[in-house]
Amino acid sequence: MSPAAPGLLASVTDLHEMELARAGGADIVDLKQPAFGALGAWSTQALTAAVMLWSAWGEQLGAAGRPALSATVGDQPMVPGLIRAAAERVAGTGVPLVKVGLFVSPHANECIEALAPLASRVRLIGVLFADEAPDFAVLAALGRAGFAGVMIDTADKKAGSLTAHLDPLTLGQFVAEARRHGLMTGLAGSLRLEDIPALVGVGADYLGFRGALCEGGRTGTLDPVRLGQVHARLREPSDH
Ligand SMILES: O=C[C@H](O)COP(=O)(O)O
Repeated sequence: MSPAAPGLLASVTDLHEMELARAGGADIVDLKQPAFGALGAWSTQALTAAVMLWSAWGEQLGAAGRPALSATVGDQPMVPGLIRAAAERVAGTGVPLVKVGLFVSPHANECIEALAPLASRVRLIGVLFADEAPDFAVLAALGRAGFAGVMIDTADKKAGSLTAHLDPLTLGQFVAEARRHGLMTGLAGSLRLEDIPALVGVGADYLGFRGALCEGGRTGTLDPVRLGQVHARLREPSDH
């Protein structure tokens, strides 16, 4: 893989898909229930079981040989107490990377501040939504609050892929600005195989997928063949 190639984040709905994602070379296995929304969450019990499986991978493969593990907290309203409680629930299961949706709202900064105390216990990833015309000024607030990273995804999965909302130049500005604030970066949002070459050149750390990996769309089942195609396309040499 060229040093510039982004890692692969694969969203999964159960322990079986977790195993498929690991076997298929995902760099981040992302626990998400797409049927419950853009950032639909797993139950506490299922998250606990996933953390046990991830720990077992660590024993078999060593910490460096297993993928990272993230989980989403659900599509929460931008209310500081609610968003904090949702993130606490997921962090309490031992998932090391917690993805929190930051919908466009006058209360976004208060929500980010409410999450700051968790940043010493868990690696927080803020998720912005391309189809809501996000303000990248929020990146400075994420950096100040100790977030580990930021992703751009799409909220409305029927409204086209990420590239229908933001062009590669704008995404490049997002990546550069996020890095300036010490944030790891990811891009997602109904990405298809054909979106990959242009996005590889943007320079994000990860590209995230669900729908493109599945038989029957994002609420269907993870298909190892589709996963293999995405994995291979990410690693194709790029002329960027
Ligand atoms: O975090 C990545 C997402 O799960 C992407 O899902 P999607 O490809 O169905 O938009």
